[in-house]
Amino acid sequence: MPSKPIFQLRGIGVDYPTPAGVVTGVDDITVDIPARGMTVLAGPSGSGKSTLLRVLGLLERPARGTLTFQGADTGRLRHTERRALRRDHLGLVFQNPPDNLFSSLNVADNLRAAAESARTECRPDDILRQLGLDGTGSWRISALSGGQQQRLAFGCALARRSSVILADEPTSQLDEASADLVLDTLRFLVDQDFAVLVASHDDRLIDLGDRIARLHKGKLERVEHAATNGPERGGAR
Ligand SMILES: Nc1ncnc2c1ncn2[C@@H]1O[C@H](COP(=O)(O)OP(=O)(O)OP(=O)(O)O)[C@@H](O)[C@H]1O
Repeated sequence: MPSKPIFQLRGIGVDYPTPAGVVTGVDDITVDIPARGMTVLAGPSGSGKSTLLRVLGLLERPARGTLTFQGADTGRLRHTERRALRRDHLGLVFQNPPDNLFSSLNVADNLRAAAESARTECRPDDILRQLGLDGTGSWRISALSGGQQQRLAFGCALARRSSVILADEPTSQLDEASADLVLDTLRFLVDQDFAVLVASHDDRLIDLGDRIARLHKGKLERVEHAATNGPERGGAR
């Protein structure tokens, strides 16, 4: 049975003013994102993947359309309410591993800080074990490989008990072995019933998706489902 949507997008459009004129990041995106499984935003460079992920991560206010999260219209929220929603529900992982972590804190303290920022508590050792990082709690961040740093970034989302995990090109800065660690982590998160949303053009990551939203020149071309590998309606729910 399809799970209830966690995000509902209706006619979402984002514009960027530039000296050369207005550039459209995404336009007229209408889609539902289910609360379970992995949705991959795929498409060539410049197709709008990062823009859409930033809208979903409440980092970007769309110029047009509505975005509801768990049934609430995010366009009606004040800045502080959006920030609280992001803090309490959304775990964001960016493509550059150092951008996701505090290099001045050790591994376990990064997890503790993440939990504290969301006013939760966590057991660093349990999370590190789940992520195959046992025994690294006292390590400096720089002692971890890029793949291990990305794993820890996902661990911070676990520590914060985010309901949705959003990742922008999480394997693009990594060698193949490190990227494998990230793919395993994404599988683990999906098995734990998180809603996982990833922007990527890494074919191995796209293959992991339960549904692939294909973007082209800022438009949603189609949504493919892994079970059928067939297209849903273009740009539809
Ligand atoms: N801050 C910005 N200012 C101006 N234009 C932008 C900005 N961010 C994105 N764009 C433009 O919006 C469009 C979509 O960009 P976006 O980065 O979302 O695509 P993408 O699919 O994530 O690309 P990539 O795979 O290269 O990261 C592109 O035309 C891009 O140049």
